[in-house]
Amino acid sequence: MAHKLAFIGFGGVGQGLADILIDRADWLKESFGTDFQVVSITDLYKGTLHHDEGLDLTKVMTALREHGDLTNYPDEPGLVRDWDTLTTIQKSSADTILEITFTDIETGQPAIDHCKAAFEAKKNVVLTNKGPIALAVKELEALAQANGVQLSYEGTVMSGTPALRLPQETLKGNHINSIRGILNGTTNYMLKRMEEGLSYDEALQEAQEKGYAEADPTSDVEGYDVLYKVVILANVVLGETLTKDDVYREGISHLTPKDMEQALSNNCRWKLVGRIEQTSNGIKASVAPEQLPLTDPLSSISGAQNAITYDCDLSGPITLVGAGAGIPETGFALLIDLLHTTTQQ
Ligand SMILES: NC(=O)C1=CN([C@@H]2O[C@H](COP(=O)(O)OP(=O)(O)OC[C@H]3O[C@@H](n4cnc5c(N)ncnc54)[C@H](OP(=O)(O)O)[C@@H]3O)[C@@H](O)[C@H]2O)C=CC1
Ligand SMILES: N[C@@H](CC=O)C(=O)O
Repeated sequence: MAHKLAFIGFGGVGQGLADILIDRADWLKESFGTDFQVVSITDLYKGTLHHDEGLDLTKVMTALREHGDLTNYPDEPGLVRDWDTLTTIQKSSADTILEITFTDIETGQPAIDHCKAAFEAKKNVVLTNKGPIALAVKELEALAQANGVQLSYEGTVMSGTPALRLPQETLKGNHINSIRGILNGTTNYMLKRMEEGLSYDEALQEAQEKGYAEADPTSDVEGYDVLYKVVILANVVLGETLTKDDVYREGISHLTPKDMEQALSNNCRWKLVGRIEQTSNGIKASVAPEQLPLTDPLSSISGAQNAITYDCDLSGPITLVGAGAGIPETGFALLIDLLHTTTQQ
């Protein structure tokens, strides 16, 4: 069965999924019976391509490598190049829209409007963009349901590490009393590299080059990215109605390599920790750097790896460790959701 896709945003993560679809096309068809066909790609800078019969992804990636955008993709009858983002969402013959534009930490836009337009056009949405889920998940889920389509967002927390499906599906039946984790790849990578002697700016530059950081890395280093993930976990996993203003937030931008050294001399490591706790006064959530003792399992999570502990009443604490950011890892997060979307239809 063919399942048609439209990419809205074609940066690191979009290209990560494209590479997976090129490498595994036959295997995906044989194993899951689904022939993923990319019919549209639109990106602010790189341009737009649409073809009802499907684009040749290998030629797309070659055009991108050669010219940095999509202009070198060969012309053919039926190829459309002049659609803007909203037109692509509305007119594309795609079954599923992949919303992989930048995360806006104030408004969640234009991604929220992209999701709404997709649902109104009876298309599923799969996204890694945290804005719409942190700010409007309930409204979007209701709109998806009203239109008989699906919204999926596994990659919004810990990229391709299943931090949402694990508690929602496998840990079902427990009450989760608290969640604690290292939830940002960029800052965890930076803290490790600063421990190894790099300056703050050098460490940030490396994280950007590796594709971990947000388009505006202020979101990573000032803790907004973790704040959004904390809001998503509280609302989606714990069923709360937390808003971004309910979460205490502090970033790592004031930390220096000297602070790393000092912490180590006290048998501790600086980590940016997100916490959600059920208290007698309701839910309490925060994001802040903490000096964790080296005996704390979270202190050994290094680089772009992340970890999350769900403190469950029946199964006890369960910790999941895995990539928190990265191009193939987050491309894979989109694939997990696509496979769930196609098998549920
Ligand atoms: N990288 C990672 O490890 C992870 C990323 N995410 C999330 O996934 C999303 C994508 O990340 P990533 O690929 O790394 O980011 P990039 O910045 O590499 O890619 C985003 C792309 O979207 C394009 N874009 C922006 N606005 C629009 C628009 N209105 N219409 C069409 N295209 C648009 C950008 O174009 P231009 O460059 O011209 O502005 C850019 O090419 C983000 O929301 C991020 O938070 C989630 C988990 C992990
Ligand atoms: N910038 C984020 C990407 C994933 O959400 C991070 O570094 O964790």
